[in-house]
Amino acid sequence: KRRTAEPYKIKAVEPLNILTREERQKALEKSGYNTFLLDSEDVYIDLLTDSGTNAMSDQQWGALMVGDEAYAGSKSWYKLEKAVREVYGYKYVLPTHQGRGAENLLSQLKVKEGDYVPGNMYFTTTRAHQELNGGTFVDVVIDEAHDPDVEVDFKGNVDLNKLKTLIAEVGAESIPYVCVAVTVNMAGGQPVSMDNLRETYDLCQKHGIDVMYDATRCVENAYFIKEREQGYQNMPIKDILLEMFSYSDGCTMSGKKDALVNIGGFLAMNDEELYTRSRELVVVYEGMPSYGGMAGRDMEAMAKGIYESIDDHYIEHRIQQVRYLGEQLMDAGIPMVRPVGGHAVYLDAKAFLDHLDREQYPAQALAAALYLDSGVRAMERGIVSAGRNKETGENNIPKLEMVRLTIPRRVYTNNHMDVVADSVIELYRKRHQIKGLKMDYEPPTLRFFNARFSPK
Ligand SMILES: Cc1ncc(COP(=O)(O)O)c(/C=N/[C@@H](Cc2ccccc2)C(=O)O)c1O
Repeated sequence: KRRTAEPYKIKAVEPLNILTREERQKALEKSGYNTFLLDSEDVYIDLLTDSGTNAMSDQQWGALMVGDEAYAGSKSWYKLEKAVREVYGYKYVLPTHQGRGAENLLSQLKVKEGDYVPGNMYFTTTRAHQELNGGTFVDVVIDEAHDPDVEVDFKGNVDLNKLKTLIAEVGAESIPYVCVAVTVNMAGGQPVSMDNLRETYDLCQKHGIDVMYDATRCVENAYFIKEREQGYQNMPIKDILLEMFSYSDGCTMSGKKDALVNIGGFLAMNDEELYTRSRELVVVYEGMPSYGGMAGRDMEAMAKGIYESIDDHYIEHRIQQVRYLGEQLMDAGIPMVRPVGGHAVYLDAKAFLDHLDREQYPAQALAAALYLDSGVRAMERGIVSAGRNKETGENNIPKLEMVRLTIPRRVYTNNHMDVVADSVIELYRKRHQIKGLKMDYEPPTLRFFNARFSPK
């Protein structure tokens, strides 16, 4: 099979800074062993997140110059609205500054005290907004999603029996919507199959319950359907995407991922009444319905990014690059979530550091060790990110204790992936020298962003 390369060439570069090990040790102590608190200039290869860190194209950079900064009725807004309608298929669109801007609006509009919001595994900001409005998140993802070693094609699927049981227990009137994430970030960037999307939608329609997608990485999800689901191999990504969205009533979207921009998002829906109410609320939190927390130039860039994201060559390379890193680690016997996800490789920190217990924060310790070893920044996706149960105050103990190596889109080459792989493999060889951590400062909400640790 002939080898392929990136479907783009480089026009501008950002020189990278490589600190010595001693300098990295100092940076680590200054950041309280929390990779979120490291300074970008102290990071060599930044795999913290694929959110807002993606490279824009020359078309997007060029579009900045024609951003219409009118306060109302911006031309740039109409371009963005058109792009969302064409690519996602929804009737109505509200711009927001990023995904959680849309989550805030949706939760305020649809979640009331005592409601239950089922979803295929939790996501931190999504659940936070549901809880802030008095809702309780209920996990309805298939059991396999919680097991790193189980290789399932569509690990993000909704378990319809869990959903039926919840509907029977609490009643459809207590379920404002089902949140279906495509893909499922906290399961390891795992996709949902078209069949499952269709079945979930049919079930919810029977009970008059809305299905709202978290569409943040929906194009990656479409690629997995093309690759793994019968009957989609020859379908262009844009058509798979439209069919996916036909099994939903609306979505929240963080443009900072699959829409290839550094800031931006939207809330979309087909229901006119919800649209009217969201237009009234958007002005309280995001600004006019024609800019929603973005400058005109941001909307120009996102409109272009949405069209670029559905290019079949682009998305194939994107998924293959993540897999390129994942397969090197798999071949080296590194414990990780399988199959490799769409946007990241997730190390199984519990298995990697099997000499540590959960209260020593294995994923946090491994992310810190990785930075110290090679200047690669990763993200803790384990007990620290899971936070505390809102009733009991006890630590949520998720089955998955992961370090996420998140690959930004169109930024790094496969040589960078090789450097990351070598560092992880070396760390695995010396894994029993990695010490656990204790938490010295715990913020009240979304603690992982600002918590501080020190070696235990
Ligand atoms: C599936 C899904 N749904 C919504 C959002 C919110 O979108 P936004 O408000 O950031 O635009 C995100 C953001 N995910 C980022 C950034 C992040 C956010 C919270 C904790 C850690 C990291 C990440 O996974 O790195 C997401 O992944």
